Amino acid sequence: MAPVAGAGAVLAGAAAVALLSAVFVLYELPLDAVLQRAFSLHKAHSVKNMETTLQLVRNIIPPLTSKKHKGQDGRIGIVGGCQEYTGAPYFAAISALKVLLVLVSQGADLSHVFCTQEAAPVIKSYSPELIVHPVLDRPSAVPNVEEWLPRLHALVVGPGLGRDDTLLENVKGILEASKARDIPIVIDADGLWLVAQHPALIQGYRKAVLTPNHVEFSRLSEAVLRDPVDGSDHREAVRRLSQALGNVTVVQKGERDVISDGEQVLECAQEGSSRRCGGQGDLLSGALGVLVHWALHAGPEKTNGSSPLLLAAMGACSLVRQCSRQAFQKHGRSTTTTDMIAEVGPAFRILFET
Ligand SMILES: NC(=O)C1=CN([C@@H]2O[C@H](COP(=O)(O)OP(=O)(O)OC[C@H]3O[C@@H](n4cnc5c(N)ncnc54)[C@H](OP(=O)(O)O)[C@@H]3O)[C@@H](O)[C@H]2O)[C@@H](O)CC1
Ligand SMILES: Nc1ncnc2c1ncn2[C@@H]1O[C@H](COP(=O)(O)OP(=O)(O)OP(=O)(O)O)[C@@H](O)[C@H]1O
Ligand SMILES: [Mg+2]
Repeated sequence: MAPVAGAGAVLAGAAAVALLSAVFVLYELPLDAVLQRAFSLHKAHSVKNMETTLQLVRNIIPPLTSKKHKGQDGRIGIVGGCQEYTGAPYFAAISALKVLLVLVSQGADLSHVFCTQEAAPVIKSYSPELIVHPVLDRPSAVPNVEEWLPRLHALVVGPGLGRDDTLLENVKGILEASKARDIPIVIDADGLWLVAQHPALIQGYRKAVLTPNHVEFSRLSEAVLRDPVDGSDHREAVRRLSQALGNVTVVQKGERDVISDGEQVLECAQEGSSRRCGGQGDLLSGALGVLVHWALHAGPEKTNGSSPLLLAAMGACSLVRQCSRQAFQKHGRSTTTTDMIAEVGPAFRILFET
């Protein structure tokens, strides 16, 4: 029996090592260095390996109790949605709602969309569960959104916003008002376009997370660092951008997601799928809005000295990639972002409730 048990232990060890190397790579260290960091050095402020990272992410998730009322675990606002783009703000808002619904039984009033008047009925028609405010192209847009800020726990700015100057001017005002209230802000898509034009908008705001794709990352880096991106070293490029922006957390999406707060650099290589359908990034920004709120709300005893925003980013990236994997297993090449949304609940359970 002993050799069988020994073989089992070896297999289990090999599986753990394979999993570690496949899923999270810290600083692209060789695996033995990662393991050494993970199990020997115990650096207080670094997220060490997959299991500890996922455990810390699990720690920030509020407990499920029947005593909760709706909105207690998060009410998220999405700023975006114009004549051309109605899908993106819907994807962000519904993914935030689905993540929140993992914890509460009632979904009303948890996910708000602030969009233009033309986009509002379209977005509303996708889902009766979203609260839609047709205010973004009004002269009173900033005070109209400001009225809601005391009730919102995080904002996601940019999905489907477009690049109309009047809208972008209003969004500048919304960003300033949100910062003044210390509200966490996830910035994606056209919100990143705005930040590339005016980096001072979020410079040094430690409750901001930027989620650029490949193109958006290059645009931002060139605007902020004023030199072309070094494509050979993604980790250093992301760290430099974050640092130049005053340690704003940056999540560069890609084959692996590279995440940095200007000090630490983490990578999420959770298995996803090779299917790239429009809207997956919007799903990430919506889910991240919720996780950022949870992580900041959890307090240092739950995050064990790790940056809450890095944990939130790692959690949201893992979740979206797991959704992509599960949807692809069912639908193959015909997978759409809507198929991924259906996987949010099951993927959340697999990753965070085990
Ligand atoms: N259903 C909806 O409503 C959706 C609406 N959306 C909304 O659309 C708006 C504009 O967003 P955006 O991403 O198209 O912006 P932008 O910077 O102009 O990039 C366009 C250029 O970049 C390229 N390109 C893109 N990604 C790349 C990559 N990874 N690697 C390499 N190249 C890449 C791309 O090349 P192409 O694929 O077209 O050949 C093109 O040239 C924004 O509001 C967003 O939220 C989306 O959220 C999707 C769902
Ligand atoms: N090559 C890849 N392999 C696996 N997963 C990827 C790959 N590229 C991106 N992803 C994942 O897809 C998600 C969205 O990233 P993507 O780069 O498609 O964003 P995006 O271009 O902003 O999407 P959107 O179409 O919503 O604007 C992220 O969670 C990322 O981890
Ligand atoms: Mg995008």
